[in-house]
Amino acid sequence: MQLSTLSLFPFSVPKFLHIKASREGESRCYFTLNQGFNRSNKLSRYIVTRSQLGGTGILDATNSLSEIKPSPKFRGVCFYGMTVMAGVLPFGILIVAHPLALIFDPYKTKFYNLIPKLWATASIAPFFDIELEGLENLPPQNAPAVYVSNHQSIIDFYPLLTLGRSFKFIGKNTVFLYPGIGWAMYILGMIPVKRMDIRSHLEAVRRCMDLVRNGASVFFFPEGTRSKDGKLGDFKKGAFTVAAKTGVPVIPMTLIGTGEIMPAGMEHVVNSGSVKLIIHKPIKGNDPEILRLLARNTILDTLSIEAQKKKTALISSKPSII
Ligand SMILES: CCCCCCCCCCCCCCCC(=O)OC[C@@H](O)COP(=O)(O)O
Repeated sequence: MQLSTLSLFPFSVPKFLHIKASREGESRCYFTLNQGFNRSNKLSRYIVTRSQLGGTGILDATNSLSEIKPSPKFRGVCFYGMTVMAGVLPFGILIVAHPLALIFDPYKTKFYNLIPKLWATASIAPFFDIELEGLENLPPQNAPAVYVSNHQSIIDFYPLLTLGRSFKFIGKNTVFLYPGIGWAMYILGMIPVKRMDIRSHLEAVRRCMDLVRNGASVFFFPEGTRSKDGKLGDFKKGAFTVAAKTGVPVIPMTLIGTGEIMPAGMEHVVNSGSVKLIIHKPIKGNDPEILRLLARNTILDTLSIEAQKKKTALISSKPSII
């Protein structure tokens, strides 16, 4: 029988930081109608714990002990703590550099690639891995483009920022009021949009076209809101109007896994899991409707292929009783 490893950390840590259970032994607990649990020796407490936590039960009592996983709520608290701590220095740099950026880089295409990347990487690295696919489809750093992706979670922008591109996100106007992150978005020249306000939408499209014509890249979540059930919503036109009118490519991206890690409406938890970010081939054209359909179909097809792959992997990983 193997010793168990009890991890006190909310995330993967090197093996040497794990605490080993100090005893090993066989199950000595048994249950009788008259006596309830009999404790035959001092080891029993440990053994009951193993049986409950490892989920090993009687059938597979010879299995190695499972790791104790910290609760998603605890991981959530650690995640927010981490992202705030990791943000202090970058936020200070943003504030100090802001006057210089206003003079030398008004469209903020050069100064700010690295800061969001470092912050996002430090924030999520202890909690989940990101698998990147299609990096070769990314246009060169200084080539303006309209990026779009599906939206499932408020953590979606972290994997996107790890790409190190100075995306100008189009965000809900209320997000710009959040302390720290909202103010950073304002400093980074991101674009607020007021829901159900056509004037604000037109103004956002005008500002995006201005940015793109001056070498910046914009990022839309064209569903306009997070998917609550994992299904891809309808795409709004704004992103594709910007691309069609300015002649820059649309780069569709598919994000997989963020919705399971922090589902919409459950912003206090960080479940374990991993994220996959797929960057698709650029789409070009001057008809916004065609761009919209092509981008949505690309993401929709990819989501269904990935869901199928996951299902197949789950089925083949299930132990069968012979
Ligand atoms: C602190 C130093 C940090 C430096 C880098 C900061 C970069 C921050 C980039 C943040 C990008 C945020 C994009 C938000 C887009 C947005 O606004 O999405 C809205 C949805 O989610 C919520 O809508 P809903 O699902 O309807 O509630």
